Amino acid sequence: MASSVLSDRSSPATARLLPFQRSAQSWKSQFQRSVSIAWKPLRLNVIRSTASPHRSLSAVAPVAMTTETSAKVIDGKSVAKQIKDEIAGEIVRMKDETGIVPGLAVILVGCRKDSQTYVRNKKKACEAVGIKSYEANLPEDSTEEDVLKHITCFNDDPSVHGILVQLPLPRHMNEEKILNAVSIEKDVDGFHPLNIGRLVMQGREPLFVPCTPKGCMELLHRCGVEIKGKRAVVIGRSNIVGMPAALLLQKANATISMVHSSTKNPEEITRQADIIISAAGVANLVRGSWIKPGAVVIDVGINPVDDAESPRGYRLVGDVCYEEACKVASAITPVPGGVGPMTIAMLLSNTLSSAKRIHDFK
Ligand SMILES: Nc1nc(=O)c2c([nH]1)NC[C@@H]1CN(c3ccc(C(=O)N[C@@H](CCC(=O)O)C(=O)O)cc3)C=[N+]21
Repeated sequence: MASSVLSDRSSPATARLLPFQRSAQSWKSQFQRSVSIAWKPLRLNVIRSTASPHRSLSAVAPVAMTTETSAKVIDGKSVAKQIKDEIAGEIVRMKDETGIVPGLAVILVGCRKDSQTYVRNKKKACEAVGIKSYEANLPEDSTEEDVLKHITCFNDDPSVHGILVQLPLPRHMNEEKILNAVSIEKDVDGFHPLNIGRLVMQGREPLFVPCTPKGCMELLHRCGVEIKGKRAVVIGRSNIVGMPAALLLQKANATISMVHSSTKNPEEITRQADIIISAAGVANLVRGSWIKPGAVVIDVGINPVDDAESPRGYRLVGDVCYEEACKVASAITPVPGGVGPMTIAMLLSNTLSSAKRIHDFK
């Protein structure tokens, strides 16, 4: 579990296009299959300091007194672009002053189409901001030792500042053992247990925060959403999205609840939230009736649903029934174009912070 993304794009046929009622059992099996996205934390001062919390959401959407109300769409793609521009500027400054270029190594095992697409997109994103990218493509039937050897090699390579092992790994591999092998100083995914452990504890700071949850928080910050004292509900409890997202919200002084596949009354609990982060990997799980009028909705789900009209034969939808949510929420992230691009921006940010930390560049 705890690997793939928000969704398993390799099986679009299993996804549903229309909202539906599901039993706890079916929800559970969906959860287990689809789990996570990857998120990393940003340690990038430049991002925080140049953030623009002036665009307050409260000023934008007076919220659903009528069904005509339409939520503000949070444009993750454009926020990610802004962040990438900031990162590119920092990389130029670092190179000019030290000659050092940040490097990111990605290890891909097997030939899942979705993983190949993600890796290709990460590589492109690296090139666009000036990060040097390194890639190890290993066959599906590689041994754990093969993967560990590559990790050791990147751990020891001074031109590599970040290492990402693309998830999910083939079933025969022990994910825990492999993720543990990544040097904590280069763990730009933030999946190393030491980084997660520090995220859990008061007064400790992880070196890296997982990219997807970090991207969600960055969107909330940059849209001027106040978190302190608010009620937040996270749907899904994966290692790479749901759990760290809840921890980050709590760190930001929200009161959190987690809804998962065994929750008896998910709708009732979710409806109490001022902020919803959904990372269940279930298309159209969150209906309009689950959302408190005026809530802010961050939809992490990336679920393929069959679509004969699309060139790929499927299209991507989130966990949230978008049309319904738009009538109730004050702001919402679309899918695609919401959290996805932010995940990649956070990965670049983590890689830059890593290079800065390793070389003590301020
Ligand atoms: N070690 C590891 N780290 C990860 O960060 C990681 C991973 N494994 N495994 C897979 C998931 C998934 N993930 C996404 C990143 C960007 C988009 C993204 O940019 N999506 C576009 C849509 C792209 C399209 O249309 O195909 C969007 O939402 O707008 C999606 C998903 C990172 N993951």
